[in-house]
Amino acid sequence: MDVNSGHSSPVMTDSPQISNSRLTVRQNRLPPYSSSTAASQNNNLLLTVPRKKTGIIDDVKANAWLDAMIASSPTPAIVNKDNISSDATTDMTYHEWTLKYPSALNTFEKIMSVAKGKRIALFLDYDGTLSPIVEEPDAAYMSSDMRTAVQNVAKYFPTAIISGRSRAKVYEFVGLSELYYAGSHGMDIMSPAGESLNHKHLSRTVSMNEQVFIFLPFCFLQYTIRFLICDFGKFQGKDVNLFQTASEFLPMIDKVLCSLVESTKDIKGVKVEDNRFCISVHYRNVEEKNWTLVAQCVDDIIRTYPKLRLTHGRKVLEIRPVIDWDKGKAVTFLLESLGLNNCDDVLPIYVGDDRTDEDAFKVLRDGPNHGYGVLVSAVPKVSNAFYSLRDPSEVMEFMKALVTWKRSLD
Ligand SMILES: O=P(O)(O)OC[C@H]1O[C@H](O[C@H]2O[C@H](CO)[C@@H](O)[C@H](O)[C@H]2O)[C@H](O)[C@@H](O)[C@@H]1O
Repeated sequence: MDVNSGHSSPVMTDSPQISNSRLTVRQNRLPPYSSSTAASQNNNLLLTVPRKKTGIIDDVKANAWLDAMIASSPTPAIVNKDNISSDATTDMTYHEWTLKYPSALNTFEKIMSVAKGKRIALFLDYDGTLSPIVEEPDAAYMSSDMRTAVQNVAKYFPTAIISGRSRAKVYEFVGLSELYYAGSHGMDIMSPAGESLNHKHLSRTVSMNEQVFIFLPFCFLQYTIRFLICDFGKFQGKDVNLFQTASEFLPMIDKVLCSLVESTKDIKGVKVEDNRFCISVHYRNVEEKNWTLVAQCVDDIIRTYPKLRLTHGRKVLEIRPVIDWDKGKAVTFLLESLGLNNCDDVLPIYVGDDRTDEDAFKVLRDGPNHGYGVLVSAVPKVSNAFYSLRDPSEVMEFMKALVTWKRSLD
């Protein structure tokens, strides 16, 4: 059975709205996106949010908007046609889905038979991959066991964390200086301390003190302090390289961030997160009846910024620059920097759980740097990935298995 083809299939798709046109690309207000990223547009779901029409929110668009918001972070339980949640049905559906996206643990031997004689490069998403999804974004800590697993795997394979969060924040969570980090959906890339990014597009070298992240409730204060502490001293006496594709957008992002904080301050549960080159507006803790209000606030602000676009993550609206850059581009950049691009003896593996990770899965599936995307999901979803893992604990097992395999070769 092709679990992705049936209309009645419980398989989640990240772009049902595209196929039935209920959510549309913001063609009127945004410049055309590069054709090379047309597929990533689909994956990222550019949204048309409900607009006020003579002071009344458009019901049709509002309903579509709510559908998208509700679908943005499915719970593992799948409801069967009688609307009764059934573990057996859920297990069977998941099992059928894994025929198309096999478990990377169950097929580990097969993956390693391909990896034999090749150099593995590992790319890891953070939220939902290394840490479980939690209500409070600032509390998405990874366990110390997970940290150890990442640390061990990085001893054997070049390893990068690629996240929608700010690079500084994800570094603060992971805390391993030997890794590559790509924050803001790949728009802010940093080499490990003491190593360089050997790439023709390299921008500048800065000291590790720029990694210090101080959370302050008032964004203007946060930014003032960030610039004051920038470039003071060194971290373990070592410099790091940075590659930032969207620096010119920073003043605009700062302005929009302040406006969003102000305009949503009266909506209980909203959290506006500063991801440096992007902004996340979280509605996970907002009462569902107020979700349209959140959408309205966001749209009222970004409608005046044609150089920004809106994408949809797990109970989060993400505002980012309209540039031809995403996690897939970041993977390609890192492979080039590492001298691992277009090599037959390299096997890149990318593990992630979110829509933005699909750009990276696609690059590894279709691009010259052939590799494997591994989707982390407890529910069936349509994906560009080759393999699947159920949750972060399986991601940890997978990394341990990689280490054991590598040690067995030595
Ligand atoms: O690319 P990622 O590392 O997966 O980051 C994507 C977003 O992750 C975070 O939000 C998500 O995780 C939170 C903590 O579990 C959860 O509360 C939220 O509902 C999720 O959307 C992060 O806070 C965002 O800024 C990232 O864009």
